[in-house]
Amino acid sequence: MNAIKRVLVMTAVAAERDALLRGLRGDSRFEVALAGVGPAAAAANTAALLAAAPYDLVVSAGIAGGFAGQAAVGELVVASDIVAADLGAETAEGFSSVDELGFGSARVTVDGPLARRLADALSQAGLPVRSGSVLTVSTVTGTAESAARLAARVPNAAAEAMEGFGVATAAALHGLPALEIRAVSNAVGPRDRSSWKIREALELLEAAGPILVEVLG
Ligand SMILES: O=C(O)c1cccc(C(=O)CC[C@H]2O[C@@H](n3cnc4c(=O)[nH]cnc43)[C@H](O)[C@@H]2O)c1
Repeated sequence: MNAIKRVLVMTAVAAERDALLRGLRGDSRFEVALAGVGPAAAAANTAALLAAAPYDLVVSAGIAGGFAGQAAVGELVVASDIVAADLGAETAEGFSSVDELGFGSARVTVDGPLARRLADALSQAGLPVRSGSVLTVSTVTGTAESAARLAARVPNAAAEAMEGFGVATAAALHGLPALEIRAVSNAVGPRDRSSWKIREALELLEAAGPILVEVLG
């Protein structure tokens, strides 16, 4: 594996960025920048930063929804792959992904060995961590029916967020490996924003910071 000298970490919002910055404790090999919310903003902002400076690895990070039975509120998820779960077409037979339609791919692979090392190190540090597909959606799932549909579409789905596919696509276009790490703040399903454990998820993200330095830095 090539040495990782510079890591670009993209978060959707400032609260996520600040949590990671606290956890990374000023390590100069990491830059943490704002992606904006959603895959389009994330791809555009990541691509702009990658065009301006050299990096060896790109990480999408933040809070996320967790799929029932896969990732609970208060757990971390390290993506085994990143799937744009709503990129495709509705047909009379159901959803067809862009892969099935022949228009490209809705899946970006992560750096598998690095993702596994990160998950192992987080676990050894005593942090609750799962591995699985992290879905990128443009609309936060808000019903049990939609959650079940997504879980059936991507059987290994552990979490859903809104930026990973954009961040990882920009990284891939620059020939760079990508990772995604999420702290689960809410369950994927019926919308109840008041129940989101955002503060706890941000604390978990911060706690993951020193492990990111240990494994990636
Ligand atoms: O209100 C706050 O204090 C606050 C602090 C940090 C983050 C937020 C967000 O709303 C972040 C939005 C961001 O979170 C991801 N996310 C979280 N849960 C889900 C979900 O169930 N489905 C999809 N995305 C989710 C997503 O990446 C958003 O961009 C607020």
